[in-house]
Order: sequence, then C-alpha cells, then structure tokens
Amino acid sequence: MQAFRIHSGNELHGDVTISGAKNAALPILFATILAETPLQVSNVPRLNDINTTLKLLAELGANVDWSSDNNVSIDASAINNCLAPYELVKTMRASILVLGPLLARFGHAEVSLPGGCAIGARPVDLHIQGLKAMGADITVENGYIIARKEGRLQGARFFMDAVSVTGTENLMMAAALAEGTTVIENAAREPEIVDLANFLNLMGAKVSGAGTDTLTIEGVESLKGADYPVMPDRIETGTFLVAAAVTGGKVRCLNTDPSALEAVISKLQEAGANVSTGEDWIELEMTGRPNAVNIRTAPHPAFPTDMQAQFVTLNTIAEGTATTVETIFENRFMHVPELQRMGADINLEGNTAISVGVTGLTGAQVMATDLRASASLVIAGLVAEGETIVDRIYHIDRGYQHIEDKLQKLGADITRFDKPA
Ligand SMILES: CC(=O)N[C@H]1[C@@H](OP(=O)(O)OP(=O)(O)OC[C@H]2O[C@@H](n3ccc(=O)[nH]c3=O)[C@H](O)[C@@H]2O)O[C@H](CO)[C@@H](O)[C@@H]1O
Ligand SMILES: C=C(OP(=O)(O)O)C(=O)O
Repeated sequence: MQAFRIHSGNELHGDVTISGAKNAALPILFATILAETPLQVSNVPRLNDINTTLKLLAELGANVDWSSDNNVSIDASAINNCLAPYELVKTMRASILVLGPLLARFGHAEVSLPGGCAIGARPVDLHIQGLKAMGADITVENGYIIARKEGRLQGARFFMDAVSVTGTENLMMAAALAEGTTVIENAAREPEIVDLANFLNLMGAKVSGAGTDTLTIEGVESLKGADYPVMPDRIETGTFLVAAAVTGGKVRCLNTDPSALEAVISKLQEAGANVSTGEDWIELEMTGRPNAVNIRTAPHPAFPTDMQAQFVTLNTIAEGTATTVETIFENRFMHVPELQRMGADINLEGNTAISVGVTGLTGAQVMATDLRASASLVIAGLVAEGETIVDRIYHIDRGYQHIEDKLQKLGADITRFDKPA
C-alpha cells in the first residue's frame, strides 16, 4: 500500500496548474451514454475515479480511448449491456450516475446499490423517486436497483426533498431524453451542475435554469456527440490555497475559475490571506499565522463540504478558536482524531468541531479515511514538526492528480513510497 512521507519546514511558493474537476468530469463521462455518435471530452483529470468510470463505460459496451493525456474519446453507440456490477460501483459512489442515462436511452438499467461510505450513509432514494416520477418501474433486488420503462420516460415535475448534487445530475440526464418537459425543484446549484447542463445542451439537449434551484428540461428524441472541456477543479484549487495559507508563502493557481470559489476565497481572506484573482487564476499570499474562521457547510453557493476538512486543519494551527459545522454529511470528521494525534486541540460535539488553535503540530503516522480527510492530513504534515506518514493514500488518488508532484514543485518536502501492509 502506498503512503506519503512529509517533512515540514518549507513555505509554499510558485504556480500550480489546476486539473479538470473530478465532480464535473464524472457526470459528463456518464452523460456520454446518452449520445448516439462519438465525442471527445478534454481536461479530464488523471484520477482513479475516472479510471473506474471508463472501465464501467467499457463494461457497458462503449468504445473508450484515453491514450492522449487529458482527452477521452468515447463512442457510446455500441452499448449493449445495462448492468453496472457491484465490483465497480462499490469503489465509487458516483457510479450511480449510470442509472438515469441508461434508463433514458435503453429503457433498462441494473445498477448495484452503492452502499454507505466513510463520510455517511449517502442514500440514493431521491434518484429513485425522481425516475419513478418520470414513469420508471423501479425495484431493489439482491442489492441492485432494477429500473425499466417501456417507451420513453415521461417529463414530470419533481421536488427534491434534500438538495442532492448527483441526484439532480441523474434526473437532468434522464429528463434530457424524456418525452415532454421535466421541472426539477430544489435542484442543486453547484458549478458542476452548470458544466453538465452546458455539455448536455451542446449534445442537443434543452436544459435551462442550471445554477438556479429550478431546472427545466425539455426532452428531445436523441442526442449527438460533442467535444467538451471539463471545468477546472474548484476543490483542488481550494486545497492548494489552504495549503499555502497554512504553510505561509505565495501560491498562484492557474487554469482555474475564481467565480466558483467565492465562499472559500472569502473565508481565506477572513483568515488573513491576501487573495487576488484574474479571469483564470487565483493568487494567495500569507504572512504569519492565519486567524481561526468559523465554517458552516451547506449546498452551493454556501461553503462546500468538500473543503471542510482542509479548513479544520487551518483552524488547528490558527490564532484563536473556531467552530466548524458540517450540515451535509453525518460522519465527515474522520480527520479529527488523526489531527488530534498530531497535537490538534479539537473538541467534537455532534456535527460541530470546536478548534482551539495551537502554535505547532508534531509529525505522526496518520491514516487517510476519505478523500478530503487525506488532503487535510497532507496539509497538516506540511507544517507539523518532524516527519508525518499519511497511510492509505489511495483515497487521495481518487480526487487529486499527482498531488505530491504539484506540492513538490511549490517547495514541499513530500514523497510517495510503498509501505508494507
Ligand atoms: C461525485 C460528486 O459530485 N460528489 C459530490 C456530491 O456527492 P453526492 O451527490 O453523493 O451528495 P449529495 O448532494 O447527493 O448529498 C447531499 C445530502 O443529501 C442526502 N441525500 C442525497 C441523495 C439522496 O437520494 N438522498 C439523500 O438523502 C445525502 O445523504 C447528503 O446528506 O455532492 C456532495 C455534496 O456537495 C459532495 O461532497 C461530493 O463531492
Ligand atoms: C466526497 C467526495 O466525492 P465522492 O462523492 O465521489 O465520494 C469528494 O469529492 O469530496
């Protein structure tokens, strides 16, 4: 199993190029199931989750070519199988995104239930309810969601009880090929939803309202291929900005989109960072210790849950006391006990972490438990005195393309190594 060895001491300085967004690339790649002609998706990050997605598409019968660095060519005209097996789905919850497109195009889908994960139960009831509202017949048998519809799905009005990102995406993709108009109320407003809607529209879909809480989708009979670049990763961007704020120094993130990071940038400024932005870059300069900042996660445009762990690390070494409230996932504080082992002063009370900033952390062997928890531990390792070993970094490889290479170029002392189990 691979691990990171990190030594503290260096401020981060320099430029880092941000990759395409995992959480936009995944739905976009699943949306290719809807297209009857070949297409190309560019700015696709080299990540384990993308590998899993492409394996799944190939398993369904699509022709997939990822020989060129960040460009993927897909021809979904050959899909001849509507089964997404447990072995692939269990490694990546976003696999549930095959459900809507398969059902809409082929009238049939069998998708393993993804099950819970480290950050929470993560049910998919809203995905199922929405597809049922469009006329699908859905049962759950032997751990599989079995969905059928004779003829096209029917446009429907659906109110989402909870704001769900992949739920909104699944229903938007299904509605794109439905007969009639679908209205999704209380839809997620994340920038990745807008990116998916733009891709669908380029394929010939009629989606409007993306980025607001009401999506209107006029179904069309077929969709064609289109070439599309995935938006930049706002969470990877935020992670590098927090790393620079914690270590001190000056880091410029290139090939990113500041408009997708307003809540994060505003918290970094509150923490004392000097942040400047251009059309496709963000620069952060930090001198001295950050101020502790209160965080409350909520659906976009509020503060993203995927940046919560990184800010807990910032609060750990900041000046003052802060509360971090996690309102999206019921178990997303797995990094806290690991940070405590490095000397953090954090009290957990239900969905709230109360951090009292300490003047220094000490290196330790810590375990990554999920994607963003891993990032928070890497950031902690960059400032902890001595050596930090972060175990189980396969979690971080799900969401960050070559994070150690990018950090090394900024001056960090971090190496990947094979650690005997
Ligand atoms: C691949 C991807 O884009 N992943 C992101 C997506 O995950 P994902 O789309 O899985 O997260 P959701 O937005 O669906 O989850 C939000 C909340 O809704 C609940 N819920 C969701 C669906 C459902 O059918 N029933 C239900 O109750 C969840 O348990 C959770 O409490 O959005 C999350 C919230 O911004 C991010 O942390 C993930 O990085
Ligand atoms: C929780 C995340 O991803 P996923 O939904 O793929 O588990 C994440 O990107 O932080």
